Amino acid sequence: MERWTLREFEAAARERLDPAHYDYFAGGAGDEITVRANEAAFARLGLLPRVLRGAAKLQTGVTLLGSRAAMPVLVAPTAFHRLADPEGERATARAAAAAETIMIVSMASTVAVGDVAAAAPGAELWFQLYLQPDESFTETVVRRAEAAGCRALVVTADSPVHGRRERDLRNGFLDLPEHLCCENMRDGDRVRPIVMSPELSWRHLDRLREMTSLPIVVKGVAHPEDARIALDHGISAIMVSNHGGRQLDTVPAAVDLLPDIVAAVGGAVPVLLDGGVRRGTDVLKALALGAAAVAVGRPVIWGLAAGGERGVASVLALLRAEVEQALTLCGCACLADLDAGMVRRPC
Ligand SMILES: Cc1cc2nc3c(=O)[nH]c(=O)nc-3n(C[C@H](O)[C@H](O)[C@H](O)COP(=O)(O)O)c2cc1C
Ligand SMILES: O=C(O)C(=O)c1ccccc1
Repeated sequence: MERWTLREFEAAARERLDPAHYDYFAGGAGDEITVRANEAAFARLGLLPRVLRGAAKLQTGVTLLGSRAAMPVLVAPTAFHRLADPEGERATARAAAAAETIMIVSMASTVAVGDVAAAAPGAELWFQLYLQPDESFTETVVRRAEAAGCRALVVTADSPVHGRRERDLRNGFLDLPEHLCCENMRDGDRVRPIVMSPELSWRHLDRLREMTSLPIVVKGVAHPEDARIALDHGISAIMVSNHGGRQLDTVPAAVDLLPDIVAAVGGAVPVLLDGGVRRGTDVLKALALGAAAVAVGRPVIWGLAAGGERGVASVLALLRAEVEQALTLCGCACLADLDAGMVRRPC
C-alpha cells in the first residue's frame, strides 16, 4: 500500500507494533504537553512565499561539521530499533545511506555501532553519547564510535535523570526483552546500564573534548544562556531539543525555542533542531528561523516498524520531496534563500 504522509506511516506502525512498544516510541513525559506542543507550534507558524523570483535549479544539500547530507533532514538518535524491526539500526542506516543523509546512532542502539557501520557502507554516521560518570567507560564507547567511522559526537545534555514516562509505567515497560540489549554498553561479559547522572557538568564535557578530536554537538539545549556557555567550551554545534517531550514536560516547543538560541549563538556554530518535524513545510520554517538542519525521531521509527529499511527510505524520500516542493513554492532555489521574514507567527 502506498503511503502519502508521515501520519499514515504512524498508523501502519501502530497496527504492527506491540502496544507497549508503540507507547514507548510515541509517548513522552508527564502530561505530554511538550510532545503535543512540538507539532502544534509548527502548525501555528505561517509561511510567506515569495513570487516571480526566477528560481533556477533546486539545491537542497548541506554540509555539517564536514559531513555531507543531500537534504537538511537528519535521523535523530533513537533507542531500541530492534523493537520495531529485526534488522534494527542496520536497516535504518542503510536507508539513511540511500537517502544520502546523516544518521545519529543512539548510544542505546540494539546493534553495536561498529555493526551498524559495517551493514551500511557509505553511511554518514554520528554517534550520540550520554556522558557516563565512569569516564573510562565513556572513553571505551567513544573509541567504539571512532573505530566505526562516526564523524561527530552528539552529547545529550537534557537527561540528568530519566523523564517520567507514564505510559511506560502503566504498561510495565521498563526494559528490553531478554534477547535484546544496548550493544554499545558491552563490557567484557556484562552489559552496563546507561547511567543518567545529575552530577554531570561542563567539566565532564571538557574532558570529553580532551579525549577526542571529533567535533562535539550538545543536544538538548533549551536556554539561550546554555547555548552561550556551550560556545565557551569549544563545542562545534548546538542541537535545540526537548527530547521529543520525553524528559521535562512543559518545556516550550522546539521551534519556539529556536529564535532566541540562534540569536545567542550569533552564527558562531551551526544550530540544529529536533522535535515535531513532520512536513517539508516544518523543515522550511525551522531553516528560515536560523536552523542549519533538522532531525526526525519518531517518523523514522514509524517507517522502520511499517516497512523495515524500505519503510525508512520511504519516510526520508517523502520528507525530501516535500522539502523540494515547499522550497519551490516559496520561490527559493536553495536553503540559503530562506529567511525569518518568510515566517509569520501565529498564522
Ligand atoms: C523512542 C525514542 C527514543 C529516543 N532515544 C534517544 C536516545 O537514545 N538518545 C537521545 O539523545 N535522544 C533520544 N530520543 C530523542 C530524539 O533524539 C529526538 O530528540 C526526538 O525524538 C525528536 O522529536 P520527534 O520524535 O518529534 O522527531 C528518543 C526519542 C524517541 C521518540
Ligand atoms: O527513550 C529515550 O528517550 C532515551 O533517550 C533512552 C535513553 C537511554 C536508554 C534508552 C532510551
